Amino acid sequence: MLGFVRRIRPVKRYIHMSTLLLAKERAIAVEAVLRASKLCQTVFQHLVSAETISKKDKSPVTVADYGAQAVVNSILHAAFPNDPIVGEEDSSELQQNKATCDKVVDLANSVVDSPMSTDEILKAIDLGMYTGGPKGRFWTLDPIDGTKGFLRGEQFAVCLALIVDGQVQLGVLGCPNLPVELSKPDGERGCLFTAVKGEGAYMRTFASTEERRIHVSNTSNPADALFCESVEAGHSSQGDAAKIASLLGITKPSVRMDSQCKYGVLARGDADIYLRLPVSATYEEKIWDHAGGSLLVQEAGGQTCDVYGKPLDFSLGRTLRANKGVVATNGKIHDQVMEAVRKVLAEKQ
Ligand SMILES: Nc1ncnc2c1ncn2[C@@H]1O[C@H](COP(=O)(O)O)[C@@H](O)[C@H]1OP(=O)(O)O
Ligand SMILES: [Mg+2]
Ligand SMILES: [Mg+2]
Ligand SMILES: [Mg+2]
Repeated sequence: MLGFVRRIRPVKRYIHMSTLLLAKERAIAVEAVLRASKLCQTVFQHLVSAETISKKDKSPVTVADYGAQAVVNSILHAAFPNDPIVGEEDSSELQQNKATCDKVVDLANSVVDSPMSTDEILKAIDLGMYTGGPKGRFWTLDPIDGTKGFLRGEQFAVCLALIVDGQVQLGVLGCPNLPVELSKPDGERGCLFTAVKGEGAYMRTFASTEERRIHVSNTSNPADALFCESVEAGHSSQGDAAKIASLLGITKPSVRMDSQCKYGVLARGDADIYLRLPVSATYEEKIWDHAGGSLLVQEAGGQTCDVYGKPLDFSLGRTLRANKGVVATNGKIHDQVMEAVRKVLAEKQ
């Protein structure tokens, strides 16, 4: 029994009034994601420098990854002590590096109500070692999704989802650098997306607790569609995406963005298609990279599946091992997009 988490005071609730299902889970998840997002912003302001980026030094993001996982896991565990967590990180490497560990402890303690010891923080991180699977309920966490975007000062997300009997029931994405209006990149930033299965998708800014319901776009002619893709060529085959765009008659250049922020942008109607096309035969997508985002798009009226049209299967452990890649659309052009995906993949056989 981890006694330390009892010392964390109950968190403030920000519940959308119409939410009946999973109201406590939603409120706790939102609070945990906001606190972890704050930690990431602090790390960026204090630890990321031009030198870090030029030397490709990943240590700031490492500190933020561990710190954010400690914060989210400890808040979840205090509220739901019986819920297991599938988290991306574990503490084994951190335990070998005292200097990094000390930074993680200071950072995590700067955003929780009651300070935790080093040992408590390491234990909180390792609450994330659950294997997942088909039965019961568990959380899945990506403390920083889009580590490269984080280091560039661009897009990253803190991603948390609740899975019950293999189905994603709740997703919360904190996107600290995402412009509230994509067309105003110099305007307000910081968006929090929330979806509960069957209850729609919502967005609020970091600065306000007011939520608004969001919907995917109405684009019904595939030629008018706007693609949203990874920045990293190694995460999705950009050559195949270009061929699919050409088959669909799309001429607009893609919006390139790191992390699950892409799902948020699609869910609020700023883009029409998000493709993650396999680059290797062996890579298995991780459940924490897609659970919250895929529910968000579905609840906003869109559709998600893998490149073969199979539903994403979150019941098989830590990865989506029965799936290859991801296709997410506004729904209205899903069939045409899937036809183009099939053609392009068939040409490669
Ligand atoms: N080889 C890979 N193929 C696909 N995704 C990957 C690969 N390596 C890491 N990722 C994960 O892809 C996500 C971001 O990719 P993108 O920005 O292209 O959508 C992150 O979850 C990243 O991990 P991480 O969470 O550690 O950043
Ligand atoms: Mg990730
Ligand atoms: Mg990550
Ligand atoms: Mg990672």
